[in-house]
Formats: sequence, C-alpha cells, structure tokens
Amino acid sequence: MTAPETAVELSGVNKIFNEGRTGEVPALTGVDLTIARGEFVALIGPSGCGKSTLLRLVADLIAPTSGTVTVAGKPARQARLDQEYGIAFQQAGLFEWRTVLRNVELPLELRGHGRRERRARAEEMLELVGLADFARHRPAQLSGGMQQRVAIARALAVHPPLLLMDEPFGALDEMTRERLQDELLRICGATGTSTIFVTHSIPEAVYLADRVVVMSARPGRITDVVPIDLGERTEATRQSPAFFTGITTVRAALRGTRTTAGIVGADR
Ligand SMILES: Nc1ncnc2c1ncn2[C@@H]1O[C@H](COP(=O)(O)OP(=O)(O)OP(=O)(O)O)[C@@H](O)[C@H]1O
Repeated sequence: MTAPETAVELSGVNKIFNEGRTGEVPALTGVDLTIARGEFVALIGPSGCGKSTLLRLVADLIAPTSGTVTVAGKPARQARLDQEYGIAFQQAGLFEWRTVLRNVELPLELRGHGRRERRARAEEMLELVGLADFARHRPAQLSGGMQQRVAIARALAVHPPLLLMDEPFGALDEMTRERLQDELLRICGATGTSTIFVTHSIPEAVYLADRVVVMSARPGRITDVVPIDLGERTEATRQSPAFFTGITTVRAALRGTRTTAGIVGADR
C-alpha cells in the first residue's frame, strides 16, 4: 500500500478546554490545515495561541471539541495506535531508570524490533545527535540540552513518517541548535518525513520550514501561512538575502501587517 499524499489534515477544528465550566478556554478556533507528505511546517505565534494544543490534537493526546483530525489518512486515534509519528516535546520525558541508550531503544522495543537491531539503530541515532559517548549514562547525569537531544534521537529511532516537535531546540546553545537544525533537515529530506515543528524563534522557523504557519491568540487561530523556499541549505543560507526576507515577512505576518503574498525564496 502506498502512503497517502496528505500527512496531516485538520478540518474545522475547534478546541475548548473546560467547556461549559468555570475556566472555559477557547484554545483553538476554526483551524484548517493540510500538510503534504514530506512537508516541513513550522508553527509560530505568541504564548498561549494554541500551538501545543494543535500538536497534541494531531498526536491524539487530546480530542477536538469539534472538527476532524486525520493523520496518514486515518483518524488521529488510529494513527496513534499505529505509531505513525514520533514526538519530541519541550520536556525531554526520559525514563530515569533506563540508560540513555535504552531510552532511545524503547520505541523500537514497543514495536517488537529484535535486540541487535534495536541497539544498532539506537547507537546510530545517538551518534547523530552527538551523544554516542553518553549511551551508558542515566538521563540525570546529562544537561537539559543533552537530555533534549536524547529525546530527539528517541523520536527519530523508529523512522516515523511524521515528526511532532514542540520547541525541541529551545534549551540548546546556539551552535548546537544550528547543527541539529541541519541534521533534522537532512534526516527529514533523506527519509521523506513530514514534520510539524513548534518554535518561538522566527529565524528557526524560516530556516527549517517549507511553510511557516502563523497563529494569533484569543481566540487561537491561523492568521497567515508564509511559504518559504530557500532551496538546499548551505553555510551561506543563514546570511542570504532570501533568509532575511523570510524573517522580515514572518515578523510582519506575526504583527498582522504582511502585505505581499507569494513564496519567499532564493530565486524570487
Ligand atoms: N489542559 C488544559 N486545560 C485548560 N486550559 C488549557 C489546557 N491546555 C492548554 N490550555 C490553554 O489553552 C491555551 C493554548 O495553550 P497552548 O499551550 O496550546 O499554547 P502555546 O501557543 O503552545 O503556548 P506557549 O507558546 O506558551 O507554549 C492557553 O490559554 C492555555 O492556558
């Protein structure tokens, strides 16, 4: 069976927390978003605009109040059961009683991969995030940023068709962050993985994404979508005029003052 062309589809999604009770919060209103297979989408917006809520709906950690969420052509719940995605959230969420290596092996264990394959894949992922030397450590022996890299290695270990990432690089130093951004793009490109990536950083969103989805708070909704085409990222990309145009465009979109439509890219 071939994979569906659409990785994620949210249609008319509303989410109200504590509906009909005190403390009712309309977190998301009228969200329509389609993400193509292999596409990288960054979500950006002010604190409390519903970015994490949107991600949690896709992951089926919460249910929409109304509307539908489809992942890999299936209802979100079925996609969760079929482990169609990997998750790396703000908190690394590692298991303290397991070594770093065995944390990364966990999703492979749950999928029934054999011991030798698990180990090889987990070691490869730790190498990728620069933590090969820490495989036998416990999470508490690592810095916060290193723990986050373990969480990323774990999310990637099963080579999921979809990655859901909630500010995964927020706690990292700038150099590590840029290196992991490049690694992430390389992995997603090589594997055809679709990604939804929540960030507060405009440059990070522009550098990574095919489209930057801009949200506003109260009510949380999508106010703009900025297509970006920086082509292949190289050493020069972060200094390129197209990159700076992208940053300016997304900043204007966040302020609600973007006037020009169209793709931001190297050839335009
Ligand atoms: N479990 C919950 N119960 C009640 N309200 C909630 C719950 N989860 C989130 N909210 C509310 O929903 C709104 C959106 O929250 P969400 O965490 O999705 O925002 P966010 O854009 O990810 O914010 P940040 O950038 O600060 O992480 C906020 O007003 C938040 O207080």
